[in-house]
Amino acid sequence: MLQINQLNLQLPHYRKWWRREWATCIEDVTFDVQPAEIHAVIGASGAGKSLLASTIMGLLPEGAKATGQLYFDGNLLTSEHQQRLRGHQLALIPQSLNALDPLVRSQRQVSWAARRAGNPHTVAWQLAREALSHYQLDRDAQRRYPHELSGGMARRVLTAMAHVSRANLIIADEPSVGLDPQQRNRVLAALKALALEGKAVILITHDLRHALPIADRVTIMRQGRSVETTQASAFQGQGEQLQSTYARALWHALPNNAFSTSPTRLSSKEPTLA
Ligand SMILES: Nc1ncnc2c1ncn2[C@@H]1O[C@H](COP(=O)(O)OP(=O)(O)OP(=O)(O)O)[C@@H](O)[C@H]1O
Ligand code: NI
Repeated sequence: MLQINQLNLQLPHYRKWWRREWATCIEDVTFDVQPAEIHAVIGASGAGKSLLASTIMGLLPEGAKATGQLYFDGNLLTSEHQQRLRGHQLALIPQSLNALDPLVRSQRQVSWAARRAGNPHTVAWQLAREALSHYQLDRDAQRRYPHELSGGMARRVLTAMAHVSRANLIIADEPSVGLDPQQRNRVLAALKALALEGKAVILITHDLRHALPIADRVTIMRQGRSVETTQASAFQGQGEQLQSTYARALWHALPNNAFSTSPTRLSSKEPTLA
C-alpha cells in the first residue's frame, strides 16, 4: 500500500534573519505499510513523527527539502498525486484538535469530508450522520460545536471524517493523547475497525503501551531515524526478539517491565508480567 524509501527531510531555520541553516528532521527512514495493517510509529517528542505524517500527506512546511521515495499502490507518490489523493485515498487524523472548524457543528464537518470524497450533498449529510453514530456520537453530539465536545469526542469526529473519506491509508497522529482510558480505548478500537475493513493505518504515538494491543507492526523512530521495524509481538519477555537497544530500552521502560530489566534479581516465584 505505502512504501517509504530512504526518506530524508530538511527544514530551514533562521539563526539570524539573514542566515538560513538547514535542520535535518528525518533521516533515512524506510518502512512499508500493508492493507489491513496497523503500523505503529513510536518515538519520543521531536523524533519526527508528525513531520513524517506531513511528508506522506504532502503537507510540508514552506521551504522543506525532501529526498527519497514514497510509493502508493506501487506508484511513485509525487506532490501532484498527493494533492489529488488527499481526502480521498490518503487521510490524516491530525495531532491538533484545531483541525476542526470552531464554527461548524460535528455533522457538517463530517459531511464536508464526505463531499470532498465525491458524494453529493444529501448523501454526504446522511453518511456523516451514520459515521458519527458508528463512533457513538449521538444526535446531540452531532449538533455540537467543537468547543462543546470532549477531547475523545473530537477525536472521534476526526476519525469519522477519515472514515467517510473512504481513504485506504489513514494516518492517526497521537489519537489517544489526553484521553481517559475509556475514551482512548474507543478511539483505538475505531482505528482497529478501520484496519479490519482492509485499510492501512499508521498509528503515530509516543506511547508504546497504547499501540501494542492493536498494532501489527511497529517502527521505532529516534531523532529523525527509523531505528527498527518489527512485529508488535516481538515486544515480549526480555525483548530478546528486538534488534536495537533503543527498542529494548523502550520496552523495559514500561511500568510492568521495570523489574525485568535485571532478570537475575527475579526469584523463580515472582510472576513475569510480559
Ligand atoms: N515547521 C518546522 N520548522 C522547523 N522545524 C520543525 C518544524 N516542525 C517540526 N520541526 C522540528 O522537527 C523535529 C520533529 O518534529 P515533529 O513534530 O515531527 O516531532 P514529533 O515526533 O511529532 O513530536 P511530538 O511527539 O511532540 O508530536 C522537532 O525537532 C521539531 O522542532
Ligand atoms: Ni507530533
